[in-house]
Amino acid sequence: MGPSLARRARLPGTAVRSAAVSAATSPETPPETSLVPPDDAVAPVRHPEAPAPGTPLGAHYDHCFGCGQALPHGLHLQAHAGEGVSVTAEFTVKPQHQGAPGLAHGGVLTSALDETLGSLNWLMHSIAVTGRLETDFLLPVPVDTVLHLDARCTAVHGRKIYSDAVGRIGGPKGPIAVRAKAVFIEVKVEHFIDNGRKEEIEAAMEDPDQVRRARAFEVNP
Ligand SMILES: CCCCCCCCCCCCCCCC(=O)SCCNC(=O)CCNC(=O)[C@H](O)C(C)(C)COP(=O)(O)OP(=O)(O)OC[C@H]1O[C@@H](n2cnc3c(N)ncnc32)[C@H](O)[C@@H]1OP(=O)(O)O
Repeated sequence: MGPSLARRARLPGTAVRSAAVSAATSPETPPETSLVPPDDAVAPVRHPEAPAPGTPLGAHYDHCFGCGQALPHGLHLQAHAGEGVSVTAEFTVKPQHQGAPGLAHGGVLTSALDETLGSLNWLMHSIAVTGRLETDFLLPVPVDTVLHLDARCTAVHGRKIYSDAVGRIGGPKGPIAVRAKAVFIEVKVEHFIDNGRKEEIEAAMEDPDQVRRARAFEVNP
């Protein structure tokens, strides 16, 4: 048997090379927003009608890849309200989530973090989309593993919502396998109506519960 890929001698000319990277930005590439809240950011406020700690949050949209139940290949992530502006969630890695043999794909793990972080916004009755999300992958996550996610909102600045999350394996107190920091940007319902594909938007607008919930969240006390 030949040496493993990791131990195989590097072929001539295959060393990783790096090129100078320009930090310049243009109107098409606005500067990155820092994941650290500015000094005048304020503490997040839990909405008075947010579900009690321990309550399952349910899916915000049945066809959501993260939390929807209608997609057989989705993550089927189940989030629960926590104390303050925090949530916990669980996601079981399935064979359809593999990257390397028997291991979760990193993008799928990032999706689980994104979904968990996104569900924090519901506790503030805020509709928001991910603006920036940065993930650290600390341990490989095998298929069949339950990822125990824990997320909290740390600060709010204007429409920007800052939050972070960790995902543990081997139990809710197990080692951290993944962690992320994110900035979500608050939007109006029109963000979805104006940008979503027509057939899905029309179907969503025919669902009175979906529209009522989204519109109610636009009027914060
Ligand atoms: C009937 C229908 C029912 C609908 C029912 C709804 C269901 C509820 C679904 C929820 C769904 C969640 C699902 C999971 C979470 C996703 O995965 S969301 C999907 C992934 N994310 C996206 O698609 C977002 C794509 N980006 C955009 O649409 C736009 O760039 C944004 C984010 C809306 C911002 O655009 P904008 O409103 O023009 O923002 P702008 O005024 O330029 O900036 C506002 C502030 O945000 C900052 N900012 C802007 N963009 C960014 C960025 N990318 N990164 C960091 N900071 C940024 C700016 O610097 C600015 O900061 P300040 O100057 O105020 O300090």
